[in-house]
Amino acid sequence: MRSTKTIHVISAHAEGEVGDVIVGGVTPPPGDTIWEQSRWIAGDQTLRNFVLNEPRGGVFRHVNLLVPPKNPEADAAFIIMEPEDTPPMSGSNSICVSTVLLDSGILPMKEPVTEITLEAPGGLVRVRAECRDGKAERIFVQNLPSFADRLDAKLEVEGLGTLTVDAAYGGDSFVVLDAAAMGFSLKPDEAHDIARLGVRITNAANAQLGFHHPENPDWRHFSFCLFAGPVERTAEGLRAGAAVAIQPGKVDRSPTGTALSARMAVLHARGEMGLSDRLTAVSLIGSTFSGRILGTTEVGGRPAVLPEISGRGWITGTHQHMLDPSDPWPEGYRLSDTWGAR
Ligand SMILES: O=C(O)[C@H]1NCC[C@@H]1O
Repeated sequence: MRSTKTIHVISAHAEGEVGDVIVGGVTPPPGDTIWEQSRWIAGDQTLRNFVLNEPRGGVFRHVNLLVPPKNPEADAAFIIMEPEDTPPMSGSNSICVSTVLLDSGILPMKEPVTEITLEAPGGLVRVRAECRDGKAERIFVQNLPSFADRLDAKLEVEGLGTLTVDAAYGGDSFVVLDAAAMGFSLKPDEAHDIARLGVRITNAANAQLGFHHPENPDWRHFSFCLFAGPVERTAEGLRAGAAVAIQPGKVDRSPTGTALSARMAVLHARGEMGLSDRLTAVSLIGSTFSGRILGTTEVGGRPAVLPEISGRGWITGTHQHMLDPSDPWPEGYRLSDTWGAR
């Protein structure tokens, strides 16, 4: 065996969505802040290509790089690598990172509750983990301030006509639309159509509406399209289906923590969700994230909410990625049979 690099990974998923964690073998990228370091990773592409592209990755894979925190309040920091983006925050990935940090012993676990602070590229997030018998059973994440950017905007999509959409930020940027109005009941066999349509809608929103985070000039696009199911009132609180199309054309297997945060911001802006409500989002595979609004704030002068999301994560294995110097594809490859909506 010979290799010019060895990258140590603990693999995990959160409510169905893969979020691997690089725990060794990569030196911290340059940058004075975690955001700057994440911009370096996004611009350089070498690590992204190595772990996300085939033959090591695949379109379903997200990979998080643990780095030393910059903020003295943080216990750990992470840079999120998704198929197309290197985003400020991610719900499923933050749950995977917390699960790996605690279940593998990188950070000490206290039962029944462990509290840690993580530094995501977009800022600090407080995490509370319910722990039992050495396992972090449920992870609660106080996500970044989230806001509704536009309500009831008109969007022209070729072949679909004029759609009414909301635009919102929940740690990442979303076009939100009514799933039922698009003919979706959010069943697993709709995944392919949701992925294909979602990418078209996201691209149209980027061309016509545009998104600019008021405090982060680097985040100026819509990443995702959320097909939002009807909100039902149940004995346990509010409940709604959620399917998120991710570039270049796949559906999140989890209910998407950033989408849940964005949706809570929209519902709050419409006066349809208050601080005492709980919203459970249900994914296409039937997994759930639970959310509540902890308080209100402002982002760049606009009303925002402080969301908390919770869900479960599990370690699925360990891996050492290597590179033989004679491998002709050191950065891997992507083909449109699986990479991209068809
Ligand atoms: O839960 C989330 O927020 C994420 N899941 C994959 C894509 C999003 O970042």
